[in-house]
Amino acid sequence: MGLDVRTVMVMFSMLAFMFFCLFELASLRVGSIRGVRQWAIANLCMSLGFSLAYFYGQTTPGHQWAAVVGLTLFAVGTCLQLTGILAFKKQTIPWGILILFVAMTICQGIWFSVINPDTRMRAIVNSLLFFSIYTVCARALLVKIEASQKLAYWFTGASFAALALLMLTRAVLMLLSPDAEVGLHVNTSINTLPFVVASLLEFSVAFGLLLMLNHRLIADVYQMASRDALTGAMNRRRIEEEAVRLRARCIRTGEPLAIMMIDIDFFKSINDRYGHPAGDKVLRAIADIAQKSIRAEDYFARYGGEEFCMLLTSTTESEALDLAERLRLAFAEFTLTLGKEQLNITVSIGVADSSMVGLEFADMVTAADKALYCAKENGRNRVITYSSMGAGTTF
Ligand SMILES: Nc1nc2c(ncn2[C@@H]2O[C@H](COP(=O)(O)OP(=O)(O)OP(=O)(O)O)[C@@H](O)[C@H]2O)c(=O)[nH]1
Repeated sequence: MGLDVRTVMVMFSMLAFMFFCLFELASLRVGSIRGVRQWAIANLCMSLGFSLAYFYGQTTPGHQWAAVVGLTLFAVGTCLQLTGILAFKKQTIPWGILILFVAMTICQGIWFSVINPDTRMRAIVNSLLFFSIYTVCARALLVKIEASQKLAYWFTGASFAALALLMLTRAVLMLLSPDAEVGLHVNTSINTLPFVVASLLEFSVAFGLLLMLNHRLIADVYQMASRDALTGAMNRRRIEEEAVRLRARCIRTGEPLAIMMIDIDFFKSINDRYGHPAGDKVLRAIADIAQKSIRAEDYFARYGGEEFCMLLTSTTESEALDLAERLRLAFAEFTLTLGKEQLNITVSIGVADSSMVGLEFADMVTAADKALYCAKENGRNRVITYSSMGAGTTF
């Protein structure tokens, strides 16, 4: 290969340093996302590792130590990438394995570079050590991943898997060609090509980690934009989006869709008597009970103020009425402790389904709201269905 390896090393060192700066700057603005700082320091270690590899093989005294320290920096950098990935995924870090890996890298580096110099054996053992750590990194990225960020995880995981495969191939090739001259600066395919490809894959990993960060931030922003901060339930915007999707599904399958509007009774007086924080506590408790009562395929949202909305898939009005009654009783039986006082809450619920009002979300809300208003008018703490309001009800 006609490449000047030392020039390539200087370029890679500078590139890794730029990634260090990039991750360092990103870490300042990522809030509670963990792991980014580790990725920054990992790139700094690699940048220094590339710089030291530059000196290896030169006539300067002690150049063999450059290989030991350079390699150790690469090992530490890779471990930091892994700890960053695990912290990013909120998983526990296997410190024992990482310490063992770095210790083995240092020991074999000293043995094959300083005490008993054997470039070929060093290259084989290094390749096998890095094969194992890259495999652990790939595994950490390819299992138990968040669906919304799959692509970024796969990209980074595939880069690590390619690195592992490259290291294994390199070790096997070197074992099979005992006569080949081995050395970081020996300009033959068996030496230069794996080095250049591995370095490029390292940058592919860095791009992948940035992509993961980007996807996580987008997912967090989407989560914030679609959830109610107080109760954690979906917000109105999100349930309106889901309703459009459900409408298309129901048109396709012919399944009914039911809606429930739930409103806390005399909520203003709870706020007035116990204060807003107590009112917030009531809202959270109501949302909690409701969330636990629905199926995974149903949708529950805080529609506004003290009003909640439920969309129940493949459910008729009479089936929704059963659930609404169960919910009403659950709320009535629930007691909230506020200091020394016990507070009982009741709700009024309006129920409707698509068979009478169609699948337009706005029309379904209007119908359920009318039933809810009727429940309030009739004394509260009750469920009224839209169909029970009589044929005279205009829609
Ligand atoms: N604590 C708290 N109160 C809220 C929040 N959003 C709206 N509210 C209050 O909810 C109350 C709604 O009162 P009303 O619409 O008069 O309803 P109500 O007192 O429940 O009366 P009925 O619905 O007729 O039984 C108002 O006092 C709002 O200030 C919130 O996020 N937290």
